[in-house]
Amino acid sequence: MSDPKVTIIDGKTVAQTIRSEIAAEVSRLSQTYGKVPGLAVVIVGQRKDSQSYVNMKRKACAEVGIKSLDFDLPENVSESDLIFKVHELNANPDVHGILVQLPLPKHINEEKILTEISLEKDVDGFHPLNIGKLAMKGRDPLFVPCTPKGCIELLTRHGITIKGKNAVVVGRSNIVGLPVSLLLLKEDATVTIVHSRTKEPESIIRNADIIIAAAGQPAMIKGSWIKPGAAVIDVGTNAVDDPSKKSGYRLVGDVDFQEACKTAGCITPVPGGAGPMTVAMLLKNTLDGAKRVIEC
Ligand SMILES: Nc1nc(=O)c2c([nH]1)NC[C@@H]1CN(c3ccc(C(=O)N[C@@H](CCC(=O)O)C(=O)O)cc3)C=[N+]21
Repeated sequence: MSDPKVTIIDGKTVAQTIRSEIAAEVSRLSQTYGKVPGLAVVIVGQRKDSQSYVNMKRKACAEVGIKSLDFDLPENVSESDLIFKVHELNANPDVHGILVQLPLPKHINEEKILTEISLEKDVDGFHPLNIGKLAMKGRDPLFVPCTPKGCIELLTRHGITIKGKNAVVVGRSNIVGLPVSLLLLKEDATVTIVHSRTKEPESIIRNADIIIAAAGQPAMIKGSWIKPGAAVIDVGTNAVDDPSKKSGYRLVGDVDFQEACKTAGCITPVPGGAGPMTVAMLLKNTLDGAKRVIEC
């Protein structure tokens, strides 16, 4: 049994609230200017997980009135053809955001592609210049990466103060661990990053008021590592075999949820925590990008 005092942070509900806010703004833009925000979603190859994420994003766009332009390119598309497509989208005035689903096939240099996306349409916030600005004091990127932005939004919408807190980020990936660390730093937290080469991660994590788990290791963070009352945002979406499910698998986070509920002050579940917020923030970034163009 979980401690009755723990608050479960319901990302699905928060994401739904944000989606309604976005839908209202989209409808206002369309009534005032006769224009709707457009998101180009580019997927290369047939990876099942990528297809399912991309379908979720396209459905979410439809729900809030954002026009999604879909491009499904074959696995063997050349790097130069993909760059050509990106340039075409950069020049398309109906497109306010460009998302190239990652990972890309091995023969394509991801960083090269991300660098070709126009800064003004980089709704993933993965362009090296946007990441660089995220890292600089007193500077702001045009777009903040979606999952990190969703984590901060979950904390602030639950009244959790970030300023002055000890925040520990577990994982250092380009798409979550590193940018969420930079964002927490911008919010005046004291930030420590724990990774695969960290000595005694438990003792560092035990000191955290805020834990962002983004290691991609199922249930690696044990209940006993969590400081009583800590806020825990679990970004892990690990598929583990489960023969009792129709799909044959279930999703688990990086945190041992059952045990963590006994000590954490609040915690996000997986699924239904950070995942839905990622999609909501993508819609928000697309709306913001469109507003910069349409309302200028
Ligand atoms: N260019 C690019 N941008 C991305 O933002 C990006 C990407 N590539 N590649 C893959 C990762 C992964 N990602 C997720 C989005 C939503 C959920 C999500 O909504 N998850 C649901 C569950 C979904 C399910 O049931 O399968 C949840 O946690 O409740 C998870 C993961 C975005 N990514």
